[in-house]
Amino acid sequence: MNPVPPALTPRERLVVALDVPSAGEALAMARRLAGRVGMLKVGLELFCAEGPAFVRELQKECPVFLDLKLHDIPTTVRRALEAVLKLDPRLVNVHVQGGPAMLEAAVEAVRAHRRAGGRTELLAVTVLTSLDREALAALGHACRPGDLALAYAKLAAEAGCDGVVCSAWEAAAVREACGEGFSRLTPGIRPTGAALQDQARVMTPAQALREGATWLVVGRPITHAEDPAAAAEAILAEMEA
Ligand SMILES: O=C(O)c1cc(=O)[nH]c(=O)n1[C@@H]1O[C@H](COP(=O)(O)O)[C@@H](O)[C@H]1O
Repeated sequence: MNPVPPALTPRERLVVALDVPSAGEALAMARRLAGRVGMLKVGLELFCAEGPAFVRELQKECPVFLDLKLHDIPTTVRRALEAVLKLDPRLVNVHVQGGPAMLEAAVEAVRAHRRAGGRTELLAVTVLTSLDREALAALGHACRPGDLALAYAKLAAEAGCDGVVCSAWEAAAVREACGEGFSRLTPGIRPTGAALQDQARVMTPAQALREGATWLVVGRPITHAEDPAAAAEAILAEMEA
């Protein structure tokens, strides 16, 4: 079982999703949020547009979660990870749906990187927070999202991942089943009254912390706000309360 990590401050727990199309916009947002967030998330949109050199630039501002959600055969995932681990991001992720052998290949790549002095942790995406029970049924899963997410979290823990991406609704059950040292990164965070947009399984920042989320991922409620720094401060205040 993973060791229990040191307690994080609310600021260290706040991860902002930089879902913007260009390096210029991302760096401007990073600078507006400086000192208010623990990590910045680079997803597919930004990484495909700007690539590794941009990630290095952003890492001068803040630790980076490289959210590429890899999902392929084991060798392809291992080799893709070996390529992006050269950036030594704080976090990377793969989809549990790639299966146990793919998860194990990803774990091998990340552990080899850490033996060489890297610090990256590997998270496995369980059930996307945009999916509800109806969407899962359409995909052939006749179960509640929370049950599937928990089963996937157990698979990820068995394979040796460092934690999972899940909705805050599942954080407590994952902690209970996989231990405190197995991290829970929870997107789908919405301050009270905020629009759900394309998210289905959402929680407020305060609720998510109470449920045992390690990190909270917040995108549009901060990046689309008129004053992103003030929106981040309001979320931090809610987390502190
Ligand atoms: O892996 C992720 O980060 C992720 C997993 C998931 O299940 N749901 C989810 O929303 N995300 C990401 O978290 C961010 C949420 O953004 P907002 O909905 O704007 O707060 C987006 O960048 C998503 O790609």
